[in-house]
This record gives sequence, structure tokens and C-alpha cells, in this order.
Amino acid sequence: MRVLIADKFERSGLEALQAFGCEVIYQPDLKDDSLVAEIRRVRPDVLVVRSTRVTEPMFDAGPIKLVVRAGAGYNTIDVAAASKRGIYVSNCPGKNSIAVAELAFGLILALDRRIADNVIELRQGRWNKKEFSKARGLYGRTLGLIGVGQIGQEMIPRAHAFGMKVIAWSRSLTPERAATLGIARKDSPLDVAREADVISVHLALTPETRGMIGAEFFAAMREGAYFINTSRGEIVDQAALIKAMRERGIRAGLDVYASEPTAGTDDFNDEIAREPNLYGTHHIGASTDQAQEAIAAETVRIIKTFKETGKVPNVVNLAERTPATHTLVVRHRDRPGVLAHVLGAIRAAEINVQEMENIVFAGAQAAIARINLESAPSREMLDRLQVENPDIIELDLLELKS
Ligand SMILES: NC(=O)c1ccc[n+]([C@@H]2O[C@H](COP(=O)([O-])OP(=O)(O)OC[C@H]3O[C@@H](n4cnc5c(N)ncnc54)[C@H](O)[C@@H]3O)[C@@H](O)[C@H]2O)c1
Ligand SMILES: O=C(O)CC[C@@H](O)C(=O)O
Repeated sequence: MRVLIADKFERSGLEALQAFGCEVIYQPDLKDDSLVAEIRRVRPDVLVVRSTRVTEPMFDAGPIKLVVRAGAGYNTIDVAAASKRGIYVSNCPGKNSIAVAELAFGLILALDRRIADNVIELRQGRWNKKEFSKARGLYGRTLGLIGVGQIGQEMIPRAHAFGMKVIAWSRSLTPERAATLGIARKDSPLDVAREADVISVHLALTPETRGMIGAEFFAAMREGAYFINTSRGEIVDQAALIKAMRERGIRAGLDVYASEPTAGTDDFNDEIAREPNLYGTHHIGASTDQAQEAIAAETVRIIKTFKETGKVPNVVNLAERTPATHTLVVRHRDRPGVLAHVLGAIRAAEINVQEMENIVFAGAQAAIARINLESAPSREMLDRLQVENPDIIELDLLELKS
């Protein structure tokens, strides 16, 4: 199996892939046209990326079967184009969530004590205890989470350790789950904005979350509250944030920006970087040794499983629901030709097959096939099938509940 790695990747992961027989091509600086050209030249089975964008021309350039996002967010991959071609896209959920929560807390503490400004003045040879002695402190304050996925959940015990109360909105957060986590559930992001002293955003970037945190949200925030975003820049309306920083004293800690470069070093001239109320980092949330080792190990597990079983862990682009309306259950003797016979009849009736599985009983004398179909075969067709093939023991048709 040939694996092209088009981003920075841990040595331990490279060695592990080679150890179980993968041919590894490690080209961390490839992107855009140079990546298309390399895919055409190398013809990889698997493409591994971090922030590198994966676009449709890359899928047309070679026989890629699997794209592994060595990280959590996969908005930089054209998942729709992959799905159209039957190419798996997998990610490494939860493997860098502690690192991101640590950075989010670093930003919260830094904003509260204005640590970066302290350091800058000290480096300039200026003692300014008078100015920097003003801080609110975190104890007893309220942290508001927008999104309680893997990272959001890591924020909770850290906030509790600082004596903070936690409130949260997340699209699937139930009151029971909130109670288990020891947090208060809010009905909307705006309810969180109104009640929190510190807000931290931990959403995936999707068409629904793009621009979700905008002017109304910032207007609802408490004057002078802190706003942290380590998820994706595009979730926030940056112009509205800058306005809130200038007019309402909102302090922001950002690790991500809609305009951020994909390369490791580049110019960055976004106006937000010059705002005095911004403490910004360089999309480094996931960049601890621990997190990168864990991401590499998970990437290796995904590729090893694929190589050895044909199955892929953590796939993000399988259909949640197919157009299947019925399941045909075929109990049969485990002999050649039975399933071909059934499938032939289904094809003749012009019925499309969706999912299909065949399980075999101990001793390999009998098996059951479950075939999900886009419409129901007629009773007459089922009766005929059974008469025509003595290896079919029984046929059942189940209607799928919508
Ligand atoms: N700064 C970094 O280096 C860094 C590192 C890891 C992840 N991230 C970003 O943080 C995001 C969250 O990571 P995670 O590990 O917690 O992921 P996760 O999948 O565990 O959580 C994602 C959250 O987004 C919510 N969500 C998804 N689609 C939504 C929709 N349409 N509407 C409302 N909510 C929706 C989910 O309900 C969940 O709460 C990632 O998607 C990634 O973009 C950044
Ligand atoms: O790989 C990185 O450095 C960033 C990864 C991060 O944004 C993620 O979504 O996991």
C-alpha cells in the first residue's frame, strides 16, 4: 500500500507505517498544483494531510482510496467530491482535544492577566506594575461553551479546577447529559452569550456553523467579557468581533482565522492581528508533542486496519440514511450461486440494492443475507425465487421504518 503524506507528520508514525509494509512518500511541503502533480506521479492509495487542502483535482489525479485527516476538523477536504467517487475520508477524533483545551485555558489566563503585554513591556525595559495590577480573576466566574464535543468536554474539568461555573449550548446536549457533566444547559448560543464572563467556541465548521457567531452574539455578550475561538475562523464574523472589541471592550483569544495561511511560515497581514484587545496564536492548538504522537498513532491504526481488513475506522463520509425502503432477509444454504440468483432476480426487477451483508452460522452450512432495497419486490417474485432455488430456505421482506 502506497501512502503519500503531504504535511508535517511524526517520525514514529512514518516508522510504524513502514514497519507493516507501507511504501511511504513523505513530502510535507506539497500543496495545490504541486500536490496534484505528485499524486499523478506517485499514484498513492492513501493520502494523509493536516491543514493541506484536498481538492477535487487531487481525486482525479490518481487512484486514492482513503484520505486521512491527521487531526479533528476535516473542513479543508472536499468531502462531497470524495463521497461521489467512493473515497473514504477519516479523521482522528479526540486525539488532540486535551492540547486544544490547554491552549484555550492558556488564552483565558493570558487575557485575564494581560500576560503578553506584561512580557512585551518587561522586554522593553519597563516596569509597569501599576497598569498590570488590574485583573478580574477566574474563580467564581462563568465559562460559556458553544459546542460540547471532544474539546468542549475537556474544557469542563479544567474550568471546574479553577472554580468556574460552566454553562453550555450544544446542538445535541440533553439536560441529562449536562447534569452528568456538571454543567448548566442553555437553549441557545445567545443565552450563553448573555450569562458568561468567558466564552469559548468549539464547533466544527459546516455550512450551518459558518458565520454563526456574529453581531447579535457579540451584542449579547457582557461588556468586557472574554471571547476564545480555537475551532475555525470562519465560524466567527470577524468584522463584528473587531467592532465588539473596539466598542464594548471584548477581549479575544484566537488561535484560528478565516484568512490564515496553510503553510508553516508566511506573511499574515490580517487587520485583527493589530487589535490591542486580541491575543492571537498561530493555529497551534493541536501542536503539542503528546497530541501529535496520539494523532500519528491513530493515523497508523486507520491505515493498518484498512490494509489488513479493507475496513476503515472513523469514516466521516458514509450515508447516515440511504434511500432503502425494505430489507430482504434470505436464509440460505451456504453454497455457491444462491446470492447471485437472488441478486439476478432483483436486477431483473430493476430494483437498486443499497446496503448488503451475509452472516454465516457455525459449521458454514447455512447463512443469512440481509439486502436493503430501494423498493419492495413483488410477492410473486419472492415465491418464484424460492421455487427456483432449493438452497433458499426462507425469504422475508421487512419494511424499514423512516
Ligand atoms: N486549533 C486547533 O489546532 C484545533 C485542533 C483540533 C480541532 N480544532 C477545531 O475544533 C473543532 C471541534 O473539535 P472537536 O474535537 O471538539 O470535534 P467534535 O466533533 O468532537 O465536536 C464538534 C462540535 O461541533 C458541533 N457541530 C457539528 N456540526 C454542527 C452543526 N451543523 N450545528 C451546530 N453544531 C455542530 C457538534 O455538535 C460538536 O459539539 C474541530 O472541528 C476543528 O475545526 C482546532
Ligand atoms: O494539524 C494541525 O496543526 C491543526 C489541526 C486542527 O485544526 C484539527 O482540526 O485537528
